[in-house]
Amino acid sequence: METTNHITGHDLKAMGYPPGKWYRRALEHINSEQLSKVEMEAYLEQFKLPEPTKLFDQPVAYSFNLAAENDLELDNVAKVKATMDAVMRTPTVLGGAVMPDACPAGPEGTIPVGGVVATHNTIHPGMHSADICCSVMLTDFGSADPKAVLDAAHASTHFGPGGRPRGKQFQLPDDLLEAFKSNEFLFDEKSISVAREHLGTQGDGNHFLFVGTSAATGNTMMITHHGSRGPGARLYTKGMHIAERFRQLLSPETLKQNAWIPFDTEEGQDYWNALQTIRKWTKLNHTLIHDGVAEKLGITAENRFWNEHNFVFKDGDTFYHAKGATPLDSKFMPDITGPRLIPLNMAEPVLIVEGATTETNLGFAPHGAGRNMSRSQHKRNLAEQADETIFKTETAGLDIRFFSKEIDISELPSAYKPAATVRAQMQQYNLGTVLDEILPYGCIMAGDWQKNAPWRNKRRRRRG
Ligand SMILES: Nc1nc2c(ncn2[C@@H]2O[C@H](COP(=O)(O)O)[C@@H](O)[C@H]2O)c(=O)[nH]1
Ligand SMILES: [Mn+2]
Repeated sequence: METTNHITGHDLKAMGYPPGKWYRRALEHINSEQLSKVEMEAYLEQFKLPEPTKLFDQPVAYSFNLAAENDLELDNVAKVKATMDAVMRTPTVLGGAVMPDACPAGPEGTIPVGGVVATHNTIHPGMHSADICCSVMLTDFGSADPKAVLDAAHASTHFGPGGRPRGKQFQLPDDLLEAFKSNEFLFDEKSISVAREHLGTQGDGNHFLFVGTSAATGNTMMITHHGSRGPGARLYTKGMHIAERFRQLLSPETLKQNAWIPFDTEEGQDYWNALQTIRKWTKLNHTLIHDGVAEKLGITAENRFWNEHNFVFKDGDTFYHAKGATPLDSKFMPDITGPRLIPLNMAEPVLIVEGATTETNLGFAPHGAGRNMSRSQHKRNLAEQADETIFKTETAGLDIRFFSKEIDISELPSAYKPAATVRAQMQQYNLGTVLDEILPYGCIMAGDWQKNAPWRNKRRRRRG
């Protein structure tokens, strides 16, 4: 039988096999077993690519748990529908749902915030959002004074760009360090150094630290909201890059933002494991901030729970991509710690909810109030008034602090949809039951840190 000479990657490429991580394993097998030409061709069959998969002609049916209550919302609803219709033509899609806080999050065909998309055996990085594992954690501080909790939190948390300064950093635990080092997507030096520097930080935008009192018990509760910071952002970029390579081979018609990584590939397994490591890192990121406050106050937490709202959840071969949706069904959370949390805005209660899968919710609830307009549109709408005036009006009676000491108008309550609308639609569409409400005392956010960013000040100085 005719045996092959030493086969290289160039040979496989010349035979029409697209390069991938499987090359190394296949070449090792072909050369060590000295396969004949016929044997090699038979062995390589398994790596043949299927015909490119086309988009579905029509969107897969999905549940639309959102209704417009005024003209502004009519426009938002139309945009959400148009973008979700395009997403649902992606050839891997099995089903979907739109939540009452939905709003567009990119060009048409991008999963909206408040969207859930279920796919068959594929992970779509663009559908779990760039802020992987953005999540909320609550600690019950019992009878602690809310102001004391907010003061302690203000002194120990970190908002804004980048990480903690040297000397104020937390230690990355050995098991997490090992998990980073042993994963293809996470092992690089930069990912590990940001994993260290960004521990115990909350970032910017609408991430917050909220203190309030339980309507049910009167206890003081602290809630943090943030995601996976630098390590997650780096994983997202790499995931999108690998997904794009698969898109070009498997389904060039699929929109770039909906590209996927097949789960049953080395890349798919590595990406899935990387997501789980980032989830652990993010949970620890919250935990360190909460423990820091408890330690500063010298008190023990009475209860603590958390949930992510930007993530991919696996149930058998089905992958549920949630971009701004709260997992209600316990099957989604291997380490379930309690009910789920839905924040609305700094002047409204944070809802504590529970619920189950229904025909129309796919096992999810909204994750917030959402926006009816962009941040910049909101700023333009209020341009007539001074920031301080708007701030005073919208936060009367609350202790609202911006870490950078600069007000961010686009994070005030008026930037979000009316909480009452979202709550009414949660009821209307059977999206969870409210168990308790954490009435607002105060809140810390990053604020407009860019106003005094070093490069802005430099430019100002240069202009004189
Ligand atoms: N309690 C507070 N809730 C807030 C605040 N700022 C925003 N929000 C709500 O959180 C969700 C989460 O948004 P995400 O898409 O970034 O995860 C958002 O829809 C708002 O309803 C706040 O300061 N306090
Ligand atoms: Mn979030």
